[in-house]
Amino acid sequence: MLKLKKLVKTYRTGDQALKAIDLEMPEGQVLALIGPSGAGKSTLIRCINRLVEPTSGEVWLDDLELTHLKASGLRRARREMGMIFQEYALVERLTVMENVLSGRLGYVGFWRSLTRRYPQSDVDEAFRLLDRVGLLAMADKRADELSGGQRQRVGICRALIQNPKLLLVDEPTASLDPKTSRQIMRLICELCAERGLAAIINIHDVALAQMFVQRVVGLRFGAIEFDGPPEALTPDVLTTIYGEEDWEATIKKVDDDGNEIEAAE
Ligand SMILES: Nc1ncnc2c1ncn2[C@@H]1O[C@H](COP(=O)(O)OP(=O)(O)OP(=O)(O)O)[C@@H](O)[C@H]1O
Repeated sequence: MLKLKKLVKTYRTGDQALKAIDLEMPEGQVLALIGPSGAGKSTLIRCINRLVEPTSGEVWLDDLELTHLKASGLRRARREMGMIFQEYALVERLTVMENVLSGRLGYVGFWRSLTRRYPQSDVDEAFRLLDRVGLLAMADKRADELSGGQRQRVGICRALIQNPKLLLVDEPTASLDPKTSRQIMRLICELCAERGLAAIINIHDVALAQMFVQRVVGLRFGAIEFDGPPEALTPDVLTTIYGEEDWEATIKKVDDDGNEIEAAE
């Protein structure tokens, strides 16, 4: 479904953020991208939908290669890739409903997008999604009246209303408390499972990644150091990715109330 071939990003500063990344993901797989600060996680996610232009290499979404698409082709391809951001990227003065519907902007025509008039089918779908994430009663609230967790739920609905094949998720829980973080990760993973949707989730919290995803990719200095199931993330592997630390504490698992329930080997 997604295939990266020898993907390289060298910024103008000379920073080589990605060094020939090869990665393949099947449909419906949820993958966590971990690694130390500066490893290239955000760059990798952003090179896929070309918010950052790759220096070389290929990005295949099914049978479409994205790196050479011109503006209109790229706009069409981006409909297939929903993005969820750390800081939510909502329009503060708009309502929850308007923010969700803005996920349809890639589909409606230019004039419609200016007046923000959406087809009834989009409005119906927005209500369904808000109901699914527990925000139906908040549809008319302004985005700036919401808590962080509620904002992220709006961000999730906005990404899903695009009806994407792939979710690109950039540190979705970095601004949230631990309990809300787990709820948001669980919600994202449940929604992916319900919809057969693939996702790449850039996440700092290793324990959280281990709890919810099927596959973990560890980046270090712009290269893949680890690619495997969460249970294979041993302290030794974590040391390879992050350097020396006491990993036993980090990979302890906790439940929704913050109680430790199981320690990884
Ligand atoms: N716009 C930019 N211009 C120049 N260098 C950049 C730019 N963005 C990122 N970099 C560099 O590219 C490398 C990878 O950065 P990136 O933000 O992708 O890492 P990351 O793993 O997402 O880090 P973090 O977890 O701290 O967000 C770093 O060395 C960073 O300094």
